Amino acid sequence: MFLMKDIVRDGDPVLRKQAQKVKFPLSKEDQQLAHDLMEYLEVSQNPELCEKYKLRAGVGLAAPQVGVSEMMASVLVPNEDENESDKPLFKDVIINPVIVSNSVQRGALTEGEGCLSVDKDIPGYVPRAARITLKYTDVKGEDHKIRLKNYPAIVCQHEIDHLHGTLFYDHINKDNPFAKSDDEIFIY
Ligand SMILES: O=CN(O)CCNC(=O)c1cccc(Cl)c1Cl
Ligand code: NI
Repeated sequence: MFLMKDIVRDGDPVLRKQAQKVKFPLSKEDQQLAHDLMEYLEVSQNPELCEKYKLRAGVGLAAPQVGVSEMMASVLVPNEDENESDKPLFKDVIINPVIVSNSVQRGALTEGEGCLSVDKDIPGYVPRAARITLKYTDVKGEDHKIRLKNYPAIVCQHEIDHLHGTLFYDHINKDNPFAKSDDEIFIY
């Protein structure tokens, strides 16, 4: 199981590298990595376990963040209104993901973004595509082509950025971190 000590922090070159494509069939190591990347999210989103293991909660985790420069990331976006379905908005390990198209319309989270690999809070809007069409392969080797919007779309873009050596604050407007263009939507 990954703990905070296993998370690579900003400054380590692995976070700025282009990760390598993952080969199929998955090696035993890659199968274990996929499992561990998702397990971290599940544990971190459980209040008791998160506290017990002193984790920072996350909705995504990319392989370079644990020092593995491969194109693999876990995404677990919970359904906020628990009373409704307990089914997450999006849950999968995305392997060799490619954003095949994105909306002209941009979107950002009103509260900005955070990253396990960046210890300090960096305020500001992180402008991203409001909607994306994502192609990826899952751990079973099945290919997917899905359309995402709002929070799941934002999180997948944050994770795919990691696979290309980009960190969320690279997108924040230096002059005015909270600059907003009129056609940008804001996701709560
Ligand atoms: O790369 C993944 N992490 O660094 C895990 C910690 N950050 C988050 O869970 C997080 C928080 C806010 C907005 C986004 Cl988009 C994300 Cl992803
Ligand atoms: Ni991150």
